[in-house]
Amino acid sequence: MVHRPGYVLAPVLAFPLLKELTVDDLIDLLVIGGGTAGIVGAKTAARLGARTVLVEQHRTGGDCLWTGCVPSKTILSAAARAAMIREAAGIEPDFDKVRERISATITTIEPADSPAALEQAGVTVMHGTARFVAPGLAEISDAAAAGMAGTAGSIDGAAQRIRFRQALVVTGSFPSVPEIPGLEDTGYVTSDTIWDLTELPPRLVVIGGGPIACELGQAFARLGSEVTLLARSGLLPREDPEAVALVQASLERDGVEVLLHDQPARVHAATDGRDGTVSAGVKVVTTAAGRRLEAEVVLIATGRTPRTKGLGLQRLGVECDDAGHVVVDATMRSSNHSIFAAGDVTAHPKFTHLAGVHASTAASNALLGLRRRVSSTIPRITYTSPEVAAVGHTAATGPGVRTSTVSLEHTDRALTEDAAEGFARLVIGRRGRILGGTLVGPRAGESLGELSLAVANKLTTRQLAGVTHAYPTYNDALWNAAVAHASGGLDSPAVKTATGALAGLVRRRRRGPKSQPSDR
Ligand SMILES: Cc1cc2nc3c(=O)[nH]c(=O)nc-3n(C[C@H](O)[C@H](O)[C@H](O)COP(=O)(O)OP(=O)(O)OC[C@H]3O[C@@H](n4cnc5c(N)ncnc54)[C@H](O)[C@@H]3O)c2cc1C
Ligand SMILES: NC(=O)c1ccc[n+]([C@@H]2O[C@H](COP(=O)([O-])OP(=O)(O)OC[C@H]3O[C@@H](n4cnc5c(N)ncnc54)[C@H](O)[C@@H]3O)[C@@H](O)[C@H]2O)c1
Repeated sequence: MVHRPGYVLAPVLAFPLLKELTVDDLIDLLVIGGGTAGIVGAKTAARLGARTVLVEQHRTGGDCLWTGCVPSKTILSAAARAAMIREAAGIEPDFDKVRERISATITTIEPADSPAALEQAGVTVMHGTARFVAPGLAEISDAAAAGMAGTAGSIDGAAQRIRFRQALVVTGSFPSVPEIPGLEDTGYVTSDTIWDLTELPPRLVVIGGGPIACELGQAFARLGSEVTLLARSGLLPREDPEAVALVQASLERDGVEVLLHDQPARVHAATDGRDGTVSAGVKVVTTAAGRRLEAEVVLIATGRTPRTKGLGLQRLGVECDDAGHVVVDATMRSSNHSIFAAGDVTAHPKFTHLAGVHASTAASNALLGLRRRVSSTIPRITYTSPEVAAVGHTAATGPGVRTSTVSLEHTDRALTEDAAEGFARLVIGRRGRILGGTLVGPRAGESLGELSLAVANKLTTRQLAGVTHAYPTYNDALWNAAVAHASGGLDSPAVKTATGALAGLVRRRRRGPKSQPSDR
């Protein structure tokens, strides 16, 4: 992906470059997994001059490229366009065209994440499944390699061993599927398999209320499916409640039935009622509260499970938490000091940008012996319409913490585009320090970079207010929230007394001392 090399540090030739790698070589960094974290971690290591081998069992690019960010953002864009066309011309979208657009986007981005691109960056790529067998030793089953001199893939099904100084575990996560009676027999899709649907489901039940459920629920509703979203929590539990209310209202306007604080109790195949024969492909979800939901497709979007089983981590003393995540410290090092981890396999929030940044930090810490800590400023965006973008604190908790909110109803760009639903809310600490905030509206995510910069650099509302912003932009909402706070400070009694006294002093200076005769 084009943005990923940005995470890679400037080249420092800390290790001798190896022209050709053989199995007898001791490599500097073994990277297990070729998703975002693996790609960025391996490229960082190769740029440092380290002998780096990346092992991928399926396809490089990982979730983000094949089943995550890229297809989901593409389908959201196609669905938004489809909804506009339906409204303007009454034309229904062609699902085949939508599928073609998704694969075209993946095909365009894929070369940047390919084994060839990694090889070009100096990484040796192996195809196979890796596991640790002893300290400093990993086994790659069904191995096949590009760039491994006359070794791997030569013996069918044989495992290959590889000696390493340090390793980076970046094996990602997979969809968690709750145990619901009847679900396995009746069938369901997850964010891994929904992309294989060849027809738009007339009815879709989405189980879950997180970003996957909201994004895909809205996309399929806009494409024409009748969608019911069922979550045992509220929607987007981590987000500002006012932002969530806007997302829920928008989903409902798109025709999504939102059922919250309820969950599936069982699933079975529908019968046609008279002779008990099974209706082709129709599933019935009965909820704990007793609702009966029928759909051709059930999407499970109830969180993720880290992929650590069978990796041999225990053998190396690598601690995992109860959910299976590799436990890492702030430098991304595990309880075994030669093993680092990053991305979805850790308990950090599951975002591509975080996977990339953390893997880069892990690789440079491992290879250069640094103790660089990862930042706690973590931006996130849910790409529904309206978008919800947030970073740092999103609520005023604690003494002296306040919020400043500007509605898009007072933001001219939003008014010119007839899209005034949303707001910018800053959370502000003592002396006007920006602690975080939430931006909601069209392209809210595009303004999040500025807010993240402010939070990460401990900027104040006065500093943000002091920067001229071009007019009209959606960004004006964020800017005006800072201006409102910074100038609101001027209204406080203490500041009024001080500025009054200062103004008096300036007037007196201009007039000169009282004893002097006036010029007039
Ligand atoms: C539908 C959806 C939408 C998303 N949208 C966004 C978004 O808009 N923005 C965002 O920031 N994030 C988004 N995410 C999250 C993002 O996709 C993940 O956080 C990111 O892909 C994690 O990258 P990773 O490298 O840790 O793991 P992965 O991408 O899962 O890569 C892990 C790789 O390791 C390989 N592997 C596993 N075990 C082994 C082994 N033993 N040997 C060899 N190889 C192995 C796997 O085959 C896989 O390729 C989305 C996720 C989903 C599911
Ligand atoms: N825009 C983005 O950055 C983006 C988009 C999609 C996914 N992601 C990442 O992928 C990860 C997974 O997303 P997700 O939406 O699957 O998970 P999530 O963990 O964010 O949300 C899971 C949801 O499922 C609900 N749930 C769990 N079990 C349930 C059950 N049995 N019945 C009904 N509801 C149930 C929970 O209440 C919650 O609402 C997220 O952590 C996120 O970081 C990011």
